[in-house]
Amino acid sequence: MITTQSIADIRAQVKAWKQKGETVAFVPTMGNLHLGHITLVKEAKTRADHVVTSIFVNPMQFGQNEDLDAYPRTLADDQAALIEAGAELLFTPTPEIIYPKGMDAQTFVEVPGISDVLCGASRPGHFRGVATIVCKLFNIVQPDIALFGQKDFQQLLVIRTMVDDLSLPIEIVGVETIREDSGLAMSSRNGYLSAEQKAQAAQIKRTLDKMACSLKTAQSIEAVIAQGQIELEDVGFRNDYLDVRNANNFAVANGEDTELVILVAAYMGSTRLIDNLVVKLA
Ligand SMILES: Nc1ncnc2c1ncn2[C@@H]1O[C@H](COP(=O)(O)OP(=O)(O)OP(=O)(O)O)[C@@H](O)[C@H]1O
Ligand SMILES: CC(C)(CO)[C@@H](O)C(=O)[O-]
Ligand code: BAL
Repeated sequence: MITTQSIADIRAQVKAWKQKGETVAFVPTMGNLHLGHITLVKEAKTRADHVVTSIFVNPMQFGQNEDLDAYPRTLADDQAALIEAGAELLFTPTPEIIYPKGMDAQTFVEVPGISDVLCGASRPGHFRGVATIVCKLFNIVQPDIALFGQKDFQQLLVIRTMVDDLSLPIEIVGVETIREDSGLAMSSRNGYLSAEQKAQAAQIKRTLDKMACSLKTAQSIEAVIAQGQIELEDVGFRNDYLDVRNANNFAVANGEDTELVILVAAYMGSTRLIDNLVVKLA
């Protein structure tokens, strides 16, 4: 696997593949790779001739009081895992390479509406940062397809909307959430948790499953959310949001919807975790 910080290197390699009529899949990440990321890479390999990945802890998507500096950086381990998974090209730019004029002077991409609710409301500017870096990475790599985890459900929707709105010729593939045996969604931020906190955090999936059952037995959405909040608080979570939305258009769910998604963000200590579960009624 070639690791490079150079935009020109990435373009030259991808161009060479495309000239031979070969296809390229792209998996962007922030590194500190776990089985969730590796599953994306392996899925990418089944869908294209070559897999390109990136590791970039994108400062534009972090708020001022968030964990940009503390975010785990484990390049050597990540490279070994990517080689094992079959990636051929890894892009590891610096912020200076991506934002040479500085972030304030940088053109940005903003997806209106869905960028402002839930994670977007709690993390102002977050989805502008995500859409901008993903758009830039798409223009650098020029993949045929790109894969993202459904764990970041709202992010996936923001990216699908951006690709649609800007007519980008890239197929977006969502990959199911990979979980620990306990049900806890794998996340780089789980590394901030103590063993005890990790055990408590497994409550998220139990609560999502229970809420899904309650929604299927036609209990009111408000009552189901209120009960879920209590369960999470009981194990020590401070809730950021717990909401039920239409899984397709992200509108606040109503009694008519048949495809719902339960979305949660909650703090265990100072660590903010997110998760979600799609629920099909009828
Ligand atoms: N458990 C998982 N299952 C499937 N995909 C995942 C999982 N965790 C992350 N991904 C996906 O991997 C890609 C890169 O995500 P990222 O590097 O932010 O990892 P992360 O573990 O979600 O980190 P964080 O702790 O910052 O949320 C995204 O498309 C994300 O949705
Ligand atoms: C898509 C992404 C790599 C953009 O920085 C990031 O938000 C992530 O890792 O989910
Ligand atoms: N996986 C989401 C990236 C972030 O939290 O910034």
